[in-house]
Amino acid sequence: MSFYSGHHLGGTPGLLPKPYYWWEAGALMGSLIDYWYYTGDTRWNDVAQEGLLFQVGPNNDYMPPNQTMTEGNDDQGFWGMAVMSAAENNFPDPPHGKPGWLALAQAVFNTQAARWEKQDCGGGLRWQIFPWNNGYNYKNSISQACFFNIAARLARYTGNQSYAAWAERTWDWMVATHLLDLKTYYIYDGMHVENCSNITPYQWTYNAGAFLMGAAAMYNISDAHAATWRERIDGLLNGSLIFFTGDDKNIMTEVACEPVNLCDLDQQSFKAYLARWMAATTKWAPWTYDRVKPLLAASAVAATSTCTGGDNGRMCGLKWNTRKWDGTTGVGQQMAAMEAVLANTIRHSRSPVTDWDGGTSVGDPGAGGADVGRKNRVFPTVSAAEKAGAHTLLDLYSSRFASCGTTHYTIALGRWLLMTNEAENIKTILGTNMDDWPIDGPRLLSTLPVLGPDSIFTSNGEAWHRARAMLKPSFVRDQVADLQCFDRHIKNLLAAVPAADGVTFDIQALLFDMAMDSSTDFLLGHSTSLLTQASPEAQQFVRDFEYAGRESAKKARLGPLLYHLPHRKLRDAVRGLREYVRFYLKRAIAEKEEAGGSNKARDRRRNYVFLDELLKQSPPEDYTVDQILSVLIAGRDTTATAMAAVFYFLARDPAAVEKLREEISGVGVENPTWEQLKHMKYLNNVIKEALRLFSPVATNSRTSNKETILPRGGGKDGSQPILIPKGTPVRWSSHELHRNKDVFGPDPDEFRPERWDSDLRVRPLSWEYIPFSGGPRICLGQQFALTQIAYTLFRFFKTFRAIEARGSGPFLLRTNLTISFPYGCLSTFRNLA
Ligand code: HEM
Repeated sequence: MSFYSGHHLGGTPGLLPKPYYWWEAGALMGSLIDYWYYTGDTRWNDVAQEGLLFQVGPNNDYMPPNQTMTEGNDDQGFWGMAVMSAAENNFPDPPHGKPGWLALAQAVFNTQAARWEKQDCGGGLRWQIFPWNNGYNYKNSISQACFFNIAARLARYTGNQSYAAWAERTWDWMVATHLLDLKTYYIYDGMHVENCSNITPYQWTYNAGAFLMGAAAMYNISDAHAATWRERIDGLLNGSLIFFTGDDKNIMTEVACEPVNLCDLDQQSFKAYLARWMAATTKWAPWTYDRVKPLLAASAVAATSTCTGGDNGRMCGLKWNTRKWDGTTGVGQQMAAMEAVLANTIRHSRSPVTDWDGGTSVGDPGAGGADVGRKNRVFPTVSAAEKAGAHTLLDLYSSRFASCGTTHYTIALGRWLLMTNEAENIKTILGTNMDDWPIDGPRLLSTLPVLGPDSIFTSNGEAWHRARAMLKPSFVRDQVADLQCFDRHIKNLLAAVPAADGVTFDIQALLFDMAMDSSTDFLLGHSTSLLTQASPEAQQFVRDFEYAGRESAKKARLGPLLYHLPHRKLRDAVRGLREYVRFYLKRAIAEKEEAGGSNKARDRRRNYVFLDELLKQSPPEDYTVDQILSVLIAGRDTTATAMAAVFYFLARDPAAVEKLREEISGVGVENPTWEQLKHMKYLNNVIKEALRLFSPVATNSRTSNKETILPRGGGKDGSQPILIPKGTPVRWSSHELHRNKDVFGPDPDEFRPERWDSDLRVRPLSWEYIPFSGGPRICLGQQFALTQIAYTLFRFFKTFRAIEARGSGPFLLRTNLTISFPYGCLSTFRNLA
């Protein structure tokens, strides 16, 4: 429970901290119920009850609005199975006025039964609930397994035959599709609806476990079909032996990922459920006890022999076969070891109850309410506290600039900080006297843990010159103008936008995925494919990337003193990130060697790969990893938020969309060239204007390395030069700079792309408009980003007629290294026809 913070001040009940997904918290609540059931110890009951009730959502069916952007049937199913256990074991009932455990399980069942869908693959549940989510076109066994498990147990608890009929239907469909192979009783991962016979062949412990327990419930209530279900239970037990390895083939193992060290965070917990459900099976199918118990006993002994790790020397590992701690820790490892041990005492535990046999849980056969059959999204409402927190930093800067002048001192993290908004000062810092103003302070601290001191993003002086000289040739125009790489990912993006006219979805989330897919493709020659089917390693990489970014930013805010406190999880995430990049680096080196030192082998398949280009200079391995990660950090979130900003403003300005579409149709092609994009005046004005109002790098800083002078901020009215002591951090805000009325006219807060045509007072705008910074350290990826944004817009408005804003929230920004919309960018598109 040291991983769980939902019961602490400021935590959210029923949520595990990121990067754990919501479903695993539901599985953890199930483990807390098991802990009480087996041991009688009530110490975690309140925590479990609070978590289970906090996450029910407005319709009491485990579809809380803040999870529905990613919620799958299996995610909802895990919460459903946890409350089913609560009902069966008479876990203390919820207080008066709250739904009963049984009613909650019925709500999950009702919403899922309404999603059974015959048109594709003849039935079954899709993995994802909502059409805009990745995985909506996938039908996976765990979604069916959860549904089957809940239906069978509801049939047993309530005696209602219609639940049993759904369980039968699910079983038959699994067999008909060969996801469940009746010869071996192996259960395979799933299939895409475009080709229902092309099965993804991975096998997971939790599929076997969920079907096994469901089949035992069916056996328990069957008279006429008892023999059939008994045969199925025996078959499933035989099939599940594949998960027991070691000399005596009796140690539970996640065979698809454990031996190759590729179990992601989700998969690290799966063994918990096989142990849990194998034990439960013995209550309803008692003859299985003699087969199950030796497996559970051997696995528990092996599991506990790994529990010597972590800071307290008691954390359990993942690979039980090693019989010693394998260096990994996590919620999954802890749950799995605990369930394996507890399961051994099943014989001494009570039998699950039913409605007529001691069960006290209150049901509601019609539960699920308005969510039954719903496929569109209910969006989170933004609370007053969240509103207050989200925009404060930039607002604070604005009000300080208004009240204290355009250059003023303030205190941040206990240190004096000079804030400036003067273009002349920014020019001096980034341009004229750049050598006096290295990157240091929070700007450096927020990237140092990930990139180390030698990357282009963290180095200064000679080291920076070396890194820039190495990277610059890879950004020459020919490469940037190659639109093939973007095109692949924009097609995936267009396919991921909900096909039905007018469905609300979060375009920002898709743009972040696309930016990661295209950046990794361009840099490594291998895309993360988040918009299509990301591999477990790619998913882990992205989780590590986001975790490392978030935690480094937090660390930087602690200030230099606390900065050096050890942070093991961050260190692990950084190691994961670097290993991922290193893998592709080694592959590129090997391919180059195979091709006799040239890049020809790869060049035939792809137009351009950044990594291949870098290798021409034969740089050291670690150094190359530093630079690749720098470019990824510099380019991914910035480009994604810039695109989200463009869509944000267009969704509120139909006239601009109309004008843009006119210009696009004037070009007369489907796939424009780089030159064609560059000549589209209005399109480029739209992008410039969005970057003005919503600069992804909204603020930035440098620190003086000697006593020096800035041209503005001194004297009575601040218009004179000012002496700057050595070691003074200076921060500027492009967010504020870009709203200067003297430069941008009297309406600086308005989105008005036309302003770039005629009525700007100052030209050129070199230091008044700096979304890509300026001077020798100006953004290296500027052309790359602008081209990608322009191409995306072009292709979007070739496909869609209009975009409309959804969600009534105010304009909120979250400020980190880059800024973003904390509540997404909710939109709906209108098709052309
Ligand atoms: C709209 C998108 C983007 C914006 C607004 C943006 C903005 C910026 C800014 C403000 C800086 C200066 C940071 C500092 O000096 O502290 C910067 C640096 C940098 N950017 Fe970008 N960027 C974008 C996209 C990209 C892309 C797509 C790439 C690469 C693929 C990239 C690569 C870099 C690199 C390598 C640097 C460091 C340059 C140096 O220190 O010499 N950027 N960017």
